[in-house]
Amino acid sequence: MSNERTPRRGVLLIVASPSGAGKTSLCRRLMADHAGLELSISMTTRPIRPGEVADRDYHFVSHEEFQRLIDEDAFLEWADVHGNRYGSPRAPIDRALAEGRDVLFDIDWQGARDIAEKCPDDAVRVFILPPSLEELRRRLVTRSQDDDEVIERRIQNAKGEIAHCDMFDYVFVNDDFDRSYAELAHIYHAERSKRRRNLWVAHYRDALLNEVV
Ligand SMILES: Nc1ncnc2c1ncn2[C@@H]1O[C@H](COP(=O)(O)OP(=O)(O)OP(=O)(O)O)[C@@H](O)[C@H]1O
Ligand SMILES: Nc1nc2c(ncn2[C@@H]2O[C@H](COP(=O)(O)O)[C@@H](O)[C@H]2O)c(=O)[nH]1
Repeated sequence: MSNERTPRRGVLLIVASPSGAGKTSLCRRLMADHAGLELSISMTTRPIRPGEVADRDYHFVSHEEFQRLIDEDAFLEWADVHGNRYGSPRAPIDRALAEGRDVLFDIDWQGARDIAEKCPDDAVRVFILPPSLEELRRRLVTRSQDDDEVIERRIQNAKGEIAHCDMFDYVFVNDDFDRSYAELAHIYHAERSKRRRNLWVAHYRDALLNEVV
């Protein structure tokens, strides 16, 4: 019997939350633990933060460049979030899907909605809730990457984002980080194992059924 486990359809794993709930931290750990998982690096018009690396954390572009990319239909989805524009470039995602690879998205609820509409068989939507809005504020302040006005705007927007959690496939509270990470990893592993993603199963089954014993 062959040990071949291809072809397969990749998972588009979308992780969304209000700003500060911890999705980027959880996504980074998932990436570190899963060599085959590819991060969708978004384009944004937001200014780069201290500690961020261009083309690793985001592709930072001007408003004009972002608009040009919209006009060229270069995004699978894009949205206005907290006063800036963010979008998921289409080409790397198409490439990954064609090769049966999995892609991770750290995006907002609008992007999750749009990708699920366009790729209903591939998208898996996970929403992360904060333990409380007070804790959300504490995390944003402790992160020390945004000024007070930006933090306030993000906290004010949090309720509007939390209100959309019903459209997600999985929802959990990021209270204890390790427990939350285990939950996210379990979701990813279970989704990877779904039979409809593993197109090789039919060939494998036939080989077993034809095996002479
Ligand atoms: N379970 C947790 N307990 C305490 N602190 C946490 C937990 N998870 C994440 N954090 C911290 O909270 C801060 C915000 O986390 P992170 O940047 O991952 O949030 P985010 O949801 O990605 O925010 P944004 O949408 O603005 O990118 C970080 O300083 C991170 O280390
Ligand atoms: N719809 C999209 N949302 C995105 C994308 N990339 C990031 N985001 C979300 O924006 C906010 C703010 O991010 P920050 O890095 O400025 O703190 C957060 O919710 C991100 O997940 C995208 O391509 N599309």
